[in-house]
Amino acid sequence: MGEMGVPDQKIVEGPAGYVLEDVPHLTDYIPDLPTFPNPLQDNPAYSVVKQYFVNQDDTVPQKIVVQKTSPRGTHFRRAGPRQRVYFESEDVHACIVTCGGLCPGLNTVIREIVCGLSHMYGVNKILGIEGGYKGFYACNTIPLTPKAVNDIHKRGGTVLGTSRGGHDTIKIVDSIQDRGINQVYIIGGDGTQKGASAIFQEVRRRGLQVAVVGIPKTIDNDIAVIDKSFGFDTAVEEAQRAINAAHVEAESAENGIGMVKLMGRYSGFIAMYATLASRDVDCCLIPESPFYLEGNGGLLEYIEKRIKENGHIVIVVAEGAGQELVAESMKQAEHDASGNKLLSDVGLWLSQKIKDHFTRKQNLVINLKYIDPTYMIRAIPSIASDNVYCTLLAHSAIHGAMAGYTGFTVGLVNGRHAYIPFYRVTESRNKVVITDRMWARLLSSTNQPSFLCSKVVEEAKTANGTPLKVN
Ligand SMILES: Nc1ncnc2c1ncn2[C@@H]1O[C@H](COP(=O)(O)OP(=O)(O)OP(=O)(O)O)[C@@H](O)[C@H]1O
Ligand SMILES: O=P(O)(O)OC[C@H]1O[C@](O)(CO)[C@@H](O)[C@@H]1O
Ligand SMILES: [Mg+2]
Repeated sequence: MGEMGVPDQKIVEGPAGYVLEDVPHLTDYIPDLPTFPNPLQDNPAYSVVKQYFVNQDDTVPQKIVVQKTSPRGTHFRRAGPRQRVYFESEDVHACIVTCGGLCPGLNTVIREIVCGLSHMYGVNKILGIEGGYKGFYACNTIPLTPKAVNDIHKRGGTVLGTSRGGHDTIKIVDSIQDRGINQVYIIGGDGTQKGASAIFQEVRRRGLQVAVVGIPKTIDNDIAVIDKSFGFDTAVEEAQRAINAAHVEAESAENGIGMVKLMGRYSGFIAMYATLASRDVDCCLIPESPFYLEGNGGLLEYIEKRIKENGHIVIVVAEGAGQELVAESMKQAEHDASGNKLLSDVGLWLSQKIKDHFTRKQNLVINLKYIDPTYMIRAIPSIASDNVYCTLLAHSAIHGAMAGYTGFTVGLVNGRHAYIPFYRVTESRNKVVITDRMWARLLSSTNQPSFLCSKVVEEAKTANGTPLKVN
């Protein structure tokens, strides 16, 4: 237990309020491990780079906007290759597993872990665990080589398969131990990172020289601390096609309403960025911003006004938006195998409510087209920029494991790759802050009502005495 009651907390304090939230290292529980020179020093591609190895003391600040008198604040260990490594290449037996929902770029990360381990560190024993966590004890494994994964980044999905549920820590670590695996690369979202943390704890309890590394994945972009998750840009790009179609349909019909439902269980980032990128959207509804239908300032009034002004309206709704309203008229949601709440279809519900409203208003006949591209935006290969991002994440993960770090997630923090303790990415979830400038930009681009009374806005701005947060 760490100082403040958080498991595995490794805090290093320095002058002027400097804090390093460090990640575990194999030597924390296996002292006197031998080290070896990093094979990259003899690699023709890397050996010419000046200062290729990361300085042992390099750290990345979590907050980069500071004032003259601010304390230096929280930092994370900088990712990258170290001069000395804790594994000899021929002794490494790595495995890769993908868990949770799909996300563009999964195959790229798998490819780059395999190719990175092989080309940078000369590792050739890499196992793919099929079907998510339960694959450790209930499914097949496949040997992964650079040749076998050469083209997989051009395909959506994950060549390893994935699943929800089935996390049995003891059975998983038994399987790791029985197979002689000593580097575990786990790609998945918040649930997966919690599972990875449990695996790390058990590995450490057994005193195994096994590095456990998480690579964060979620198109919802709701993982705490990191700048952005891989696949997010791809999803936003693909969402444009659905929004364009909704706009064309709405514009071409009399009193046309185009409605698009996008993913985003608890966080509306995809809907917000897709809306901002498109500029054709008149209203964006997200889980973080409650809305109401009827009466003054309500959604139905706005739709009517917009149709009268423009002849059509385009609405983007995140799947988690308005769930409390939907729950009033539909049956209670259930849970999936991982314990995540299954949501009611807000898009269908909203379409019906809008149709009912305009049926009652006999003077306005509407044409509503509902587009649900939910799985289309995540079941595609990643775009070029995400591919590069996936490559760097995979490399950061490999360098960290080779250097003996364990129990961490890799991620981009203020544009720099860093090693983040598991608990930091699982203890909270990133959400759109509706008093931030980004949401204000969206409101000003769509001209939609904020659905909040001025008193609520004022309270949100000054909550806990903190002024309006600026992005
Ligand atoms: N608290 C937890 N402890 C251990 N394992 C967990 C925990 N929560 C989830 N898991 C396991 O992690 C895996 C993935 O979890 P989940 O289905 O919630 O997806 P995720 O990783 O959050 O990804 P996403 O929600 O972005 O699709 C599942 O196999 C699940 O059993
Ligand atoms: O249908 P599945 O595979 O459970 O995934 C749906 C969920 O996965 C996510 O894409 C990621 O958490 C959510 O936006 C969505 O609710
Ligand atoms: Mg999740």
